[in-house]
Amino acid sequence: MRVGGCGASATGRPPAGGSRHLPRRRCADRPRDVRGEGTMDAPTTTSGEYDTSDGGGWFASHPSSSPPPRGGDQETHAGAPAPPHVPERRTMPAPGAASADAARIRRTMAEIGPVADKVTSYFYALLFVRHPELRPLFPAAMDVQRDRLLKALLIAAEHLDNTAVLVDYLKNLGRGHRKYGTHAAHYPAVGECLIGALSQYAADWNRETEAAWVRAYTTISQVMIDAAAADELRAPAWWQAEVVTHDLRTPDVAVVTVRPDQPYPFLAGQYTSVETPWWPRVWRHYSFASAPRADGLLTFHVKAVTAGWVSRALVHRARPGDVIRLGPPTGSMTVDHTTDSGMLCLGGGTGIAPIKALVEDVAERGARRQVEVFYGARTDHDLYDIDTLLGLQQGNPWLSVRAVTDQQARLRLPDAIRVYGPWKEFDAYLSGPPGMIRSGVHALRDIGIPPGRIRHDSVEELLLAGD
Ligand SMILES: NC(=O)C1=CN([C@@H]2O[C@H](COP(=O)(O)OP(=O)(O)OC[C@H]3O[C@@H](n4cnc5c(N)ncnc54)[C@H](OP(=O)(O)O)[C@@H]3O)[C@@H](O)[C@H]2O)C=CC1
Repeated sequence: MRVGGCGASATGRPPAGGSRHLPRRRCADRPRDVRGEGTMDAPTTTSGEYDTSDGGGWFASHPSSSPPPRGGDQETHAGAPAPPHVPERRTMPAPGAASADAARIRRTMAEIGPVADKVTSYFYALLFVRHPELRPLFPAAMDVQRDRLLKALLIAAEHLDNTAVLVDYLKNLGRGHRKYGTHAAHYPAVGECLIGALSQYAADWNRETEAAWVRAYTTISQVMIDAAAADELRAPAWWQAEVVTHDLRTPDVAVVTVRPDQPYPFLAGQYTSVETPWWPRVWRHYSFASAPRADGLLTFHVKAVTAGWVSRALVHRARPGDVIRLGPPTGSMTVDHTTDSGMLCLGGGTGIAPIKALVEDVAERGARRQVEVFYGARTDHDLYDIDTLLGLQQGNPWLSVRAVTDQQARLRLPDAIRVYGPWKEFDAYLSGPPGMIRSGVHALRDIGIPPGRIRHDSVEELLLAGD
């Protein structure tokens, strides 16, 4: 069980055909990529929902088939609270009990909020002192990792009473943890240390609170363990993939194509996690930039972010022949082929990657639907994939691509859609920086698209999951 990671334009010319550059204003206060890597890192969801990701596992229990290792691992170290007893297996608590537990857990989360950094540091200290054998599962530098625990906790606490959302989230966490080398036997250690850390910092920690956490921990971790076990029967924990082409489109954006060592099934619009040989155990999320291809190759768009480890390595260091690792595909920003509603797609920066995959997907089905793409970037030079999109547009009359780049004008990407439309009957897809998604959702709702028809990488996850 990974807490955090283990236990939690280059054209400069106007677009052709029906395309059009829209004016827009530069804005100095762009929110920074909260994930620190400029990568897509979010589950995809309809507007307002959480979805799943491998933002970090935390609750731990053990498989029903093997008892938790307690023995020597239970030893209390200096300053560390005695580990709580984690029951062997639990079924879901009765609804009333679940609500009471949820209230207690939310109270704990509120109490530790102001000292979240301390709680996480204490948690990892406990974990690595009590269970040094787990240290190799985590990256050498724990900076990003540290944040993931509390973030994952917040997501789960938020949805404690919403079984369907929580179970989906946890199943995906469980599956996603396989690539870290997480085993069912790791979960109890993590759970004990988590509760140890919470009890140290929560203002109002008592037997009931601890019991509530243990119950939640046991139940939730079981979902993760079971999901991982089921996944083991049908998919590898990770894929090796060799870089076959590396195309530097701008000084900091590369289009990287890889060949997985075995078939890699996924859907257009999904994303995966990537680990490079230069930063072991540090995983970052990227969307597939193409629909599934007959030759099995996968393509990613990577922007090197200042101080980004993985993104910089992928852009500036990776070359054909290098081998990276891929986690399982995830995300649900996929095309609903049961309808022929029009699709309104907003892609900002490298967020255009999954949008391009969606367009290809529609094209492969022999589209009977209108697809309208708005591609936003800071400057013309940042529209690194406009040629591909315009090429698609040329061969497909149902597709319209508009670039939004004029730095002098007053419109930003989400505002640009207001100039066109009407969009009421369209399904909307957004992909790009969190701020763009937020203002995009706002604009789309404003023009009458119901939340259930707006899909995007969850902003909450962008903010919470971190990678
Ligand atoms: N690589 C991948 O596979 C994927 C990446 N992503 C995410 O996409 C993002 C791409 O970053 P990058 O290429 O640097 O993009 P940029 O920061 O250059 O922004 C791209 C576009 O989005 C607009 N935008 C940014 N913030 C806002 C906002 N708050 N409101 C309205 N418009 C906004 C920009 O307008 P302006 O210049 O006016 O700010 C610009 O038009 C990253 O956050 C990445 O995580 C998402 C999915 C997949």
